[in-house]
Amino acid sequence: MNDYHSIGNYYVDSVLYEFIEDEVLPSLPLSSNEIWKGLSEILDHFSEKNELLLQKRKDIQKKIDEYHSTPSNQGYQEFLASLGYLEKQKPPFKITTANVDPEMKNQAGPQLVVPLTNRRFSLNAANARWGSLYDAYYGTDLIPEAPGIEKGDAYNPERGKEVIKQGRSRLDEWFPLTKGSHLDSVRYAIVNGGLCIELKDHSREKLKFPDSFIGYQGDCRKPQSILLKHHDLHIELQFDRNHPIGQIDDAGIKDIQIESAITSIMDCEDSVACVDAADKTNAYRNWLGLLKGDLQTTFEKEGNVIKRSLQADRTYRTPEDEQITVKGRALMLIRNVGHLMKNPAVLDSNNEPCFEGLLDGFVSSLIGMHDLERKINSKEGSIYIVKPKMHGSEEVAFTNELFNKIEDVLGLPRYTLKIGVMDEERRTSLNLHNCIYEVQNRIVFINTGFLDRTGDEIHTSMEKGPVLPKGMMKESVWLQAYEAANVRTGIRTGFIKQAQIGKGMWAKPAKMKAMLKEKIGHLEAGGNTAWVPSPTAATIHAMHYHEVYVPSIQKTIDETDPTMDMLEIPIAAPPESKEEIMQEVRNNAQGILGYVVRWIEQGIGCSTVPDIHDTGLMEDRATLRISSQHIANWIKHGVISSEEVKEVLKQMAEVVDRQNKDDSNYRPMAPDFKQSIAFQAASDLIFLGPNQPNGYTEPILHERRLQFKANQFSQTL
Ligand SMILES: CC(=O)SCCNC(=O)CCNC(=O)[C@H](O)C(C)(C)COP(=O)(O)OP(=O)(O)OC[C@H]1O[C@@H](n2cnc3c(N)ncnc32)[C@H](O)[C@@H]1OP(=O)(O)O
Ligand SMILES: O=CC(=O)O
Ligand SMILES: [Mg+2]
Repeated sequence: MNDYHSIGNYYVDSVLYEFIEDEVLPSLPLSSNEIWKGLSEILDHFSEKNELLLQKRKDIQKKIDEYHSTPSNQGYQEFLASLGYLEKQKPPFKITTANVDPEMKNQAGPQLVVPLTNRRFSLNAANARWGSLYDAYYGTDLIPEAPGIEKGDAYNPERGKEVIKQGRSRLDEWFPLTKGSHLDSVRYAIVNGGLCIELKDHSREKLKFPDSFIGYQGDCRKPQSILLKHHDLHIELQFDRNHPIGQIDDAGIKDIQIESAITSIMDCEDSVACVDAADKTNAYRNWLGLLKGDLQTTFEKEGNVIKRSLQADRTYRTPEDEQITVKGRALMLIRNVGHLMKNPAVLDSNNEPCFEGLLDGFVSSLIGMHDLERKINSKEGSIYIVKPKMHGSEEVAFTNELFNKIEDVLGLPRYTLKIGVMDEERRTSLNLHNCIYEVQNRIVFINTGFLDRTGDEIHTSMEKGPVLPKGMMKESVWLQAYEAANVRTGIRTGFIKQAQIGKGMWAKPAKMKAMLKEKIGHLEAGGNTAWVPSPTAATIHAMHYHEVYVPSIQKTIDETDPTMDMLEIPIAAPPESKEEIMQEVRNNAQGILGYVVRWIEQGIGCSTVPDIHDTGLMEDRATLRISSQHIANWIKHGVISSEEVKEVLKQMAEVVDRQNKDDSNYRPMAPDFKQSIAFQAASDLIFLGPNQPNGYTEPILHERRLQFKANQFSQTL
């Protein structure tokens, strides 16, 4: 049994309590008494309303289930309006959020997401503001591994030449010369305050757009680096003729670094497994270290010991001989959990876990105060919180009230806390205008979390009929309408150059060539940011923002409102071939098991799991929601029987066991499936799927992970 500290009507686990007392509070202008009283007041004030909002979700779902399963004369739209599911639209308005950093307003660019519990990755994500274009080309499938240009075990100079060619070609696109090409450059120097590029034929050229050159480091005749700017994003040419790459480059360029992850979301939600105070404290401690700037970690990689800490800002001399500083780290946001979750890190007077979203809001902000004085993360003095999984404007208004109260308790000026609203539940998408209205003074982004949104689409209309195979969802009418409506609502409410209109995650972390080809579509559709799963993906996605200038695109977006097209429910007759059905179910089952086993038994909240075509897919709780709801839906409508699914689960568990055979921490699920808590969790997610609140996976995952941890603990006694 954990130790708890009593605060008002609540009990805070001592692990969390001591962390806040010993690590967070010193150096803040708040007393212990003030903050615990404040937390207690927040829980008193908001818990009951939180419960009521969840009850409303249930009531609505029940009525929707009844509507679909019993004949009704009422039109669907009219029915949804009568439920309050479709809200009456508020009058036109524009957002007025103040003190927003340029990364959120002006710089269109990639947004990296990272599980905050993973210190090594989180540091990497903060540092991913700058990425090596050369590494991105060298280390991924952007350049095919044709004979002679394989990656190999050691640096392959032939592949290196290909990388240099690609890098210099990008320079030609973004920074054309008055004459000739960067492909032929042999020297870069600063002459009379301008950039001079000497070519192989000894001619000396300038940039066609000289203002793109904004700074340099070192000697102007032989600079160490040159800073350029295009489409509001920086690029740094780094020179070193003694470096293995600089040696094979005619101009001595050792790397081209480009601004990559402009913003990073430190995730406490779907990519983590935080079921108790120890887990929550781990995440919060990393958030503290990131904002104080002293987070570090040491790890071993390929036989080397690596120490990782946060990158410093970069300073240059301008052509006018002044000094400029460019940020070395991504602007960091923190994603809290939604309104559903509870966590035993804090208990109420009945020993019941408290609402985790309330705790997250409070602790994220308390820790966020460490940046307000120093202004390292946010120069504008804002704390950025991403709020997921809200259903409709009443829930957004609830978050706004919560943020008001947190600001009051912590003595922060009104609207210090900024909100990023995940548009990822159907009731929010349909009423996005009203949702934004409720937070018009603090909103900094809307983002189409299409993964959760797809899960909600399936669950909401569970009773209606069998849904499309997963792979066909992308083309379905509702999804296209959802993406288009999100952008249009953002533009209509004044987001251009004021806030982010974000697009969703690229979920195939190794398929960078495909990403380079496809993800530009997010910009063409009007998004000024989009999610990437890794720093390398951020660097590659950043290239899109040089190709397309998003603010110009946004101005050309038409004013149609496709919102009502979202009501087209994605059901269809199931595939005729039994084999196609089995393939779909096997694929989903493999993803579920491969993800869940690591979640339950190792506490890993985000994994790459191969699909049945052996493509590694990023799996998190949102993709799990889709896969589990999908199979549940097909069972419900007789596309496949429960018995068949049970068999598939057993077969796929053996496949997943084989895939993990080299992991020394792995415990096989087969052949004794009953002993595997992970296997039981995966089964529950499917067979109890129709009754899970809005199809969420968290309740089952949390219960089973706590069970697994308790078993581990009792075995150590
Ligand atoms: C629906 C939604 O909510 S989407 C949002 C939630 N999803 C996410 O947050 C995705 C985050 N991404 C990840 O967790 C990982 O990239 C995974 C699980 C997809 C792949 O992880 P791995 O298989 O370990 O990646 P891989 O071996 O290719 O690369 C590891 C390296 O990349 C880095 N890396 C990978 N992902 C990230 C990331 N998101 N942020 C920072 N660094 C990262 C690691 O630090 C590591 O580098 P290092 O050895 O120098 O430390
Ligand atoms: O949070 C993102 C999503 O797609 O869901
Ligand atoms: Mg989501």
